[in-house]
Amino acid sequence: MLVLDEVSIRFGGVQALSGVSFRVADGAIHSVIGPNGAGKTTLFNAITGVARLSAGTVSLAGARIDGQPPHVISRQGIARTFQNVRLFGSISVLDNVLVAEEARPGSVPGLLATLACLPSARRAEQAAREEAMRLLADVGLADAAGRAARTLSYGDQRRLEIARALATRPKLLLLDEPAAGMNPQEMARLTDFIAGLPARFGVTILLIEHQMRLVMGISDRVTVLEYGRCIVDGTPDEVRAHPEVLRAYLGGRTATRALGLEAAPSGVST
Ligand SMILES: Nc1ncnc2c1ncn2[C@@H]1O[C@H](COP(=O)(O)OP(=O)(O)OP(=O)(O)O)[C@@H](O)[C@H]1O
Repeated sequence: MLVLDEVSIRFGGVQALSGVSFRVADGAIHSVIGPNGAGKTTLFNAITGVARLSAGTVSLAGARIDGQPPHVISRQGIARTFQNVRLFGSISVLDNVLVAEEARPGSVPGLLATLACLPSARRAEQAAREEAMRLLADVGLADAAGRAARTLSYGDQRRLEIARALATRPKLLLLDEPAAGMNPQEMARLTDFIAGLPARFGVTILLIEHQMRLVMGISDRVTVLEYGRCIVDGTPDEVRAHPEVLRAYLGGRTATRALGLEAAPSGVST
């Protein structure tokens, strides 16, 4: 689904990514981990066209996407959530999803049809609402459809963000620290939710996450970055056992526990 080949990004004197290469298989959950400042968010910015590559290529489903502006890349089937919740807080949960549906290519009825309130425009609006409600039901938020988004719990806001991203019908969904700030119960629900996304929505997931229980529990593959370089790319078991990872990721005993080699107290993941 996604191929990064020798991707490098430089910000002035900072080499944020250096020759990063890996592949994300169609329908997989693929995680990117690494210490703070390793280049994870920059990697997402490279894929989505927000950051300009200084070298290398990015391909989605066999077609080069690097060098294109973000709105063009998003229309080719990439959606994204961010480290911080970015919802329209004062409008309803349903409207948050409808806005995202309208961003989808070919979803907006003709302007004249809308202005003239033609039946075709009303039908399109009705279909959009029904689809948005189905999506909210899928993510367990149907009962909250009429509530202002800001009144949802933090965990539900993050699920709404994912629902909104899914409303654009992406091939590839990039999730940037979706569990950030969650309590253990919210994180457990989120873990199950993300694990089910490829089968339910036919989407491929690329996930940045510091919560190692989540990463190791649901990923098909894990790429480890350090100082902008890919140091390991393998299955969760390969990554857990890799001495470079134990050395680089956090160091010593803390890493052993963070990477799930030793039982952590219930609900504690880093
Ligand atoms: N726009 C920018 N201008 C200059 N330097 C940047 C810019 N964006 C990122 N960097 C630098 O690039 C490096 C990688 O940053 P990035 O945010 O990608 O790391 P990260 O792995 O996502 O970190 P975190 O886990 O803290 O979110 C850091 O040294 C950061 O300071």
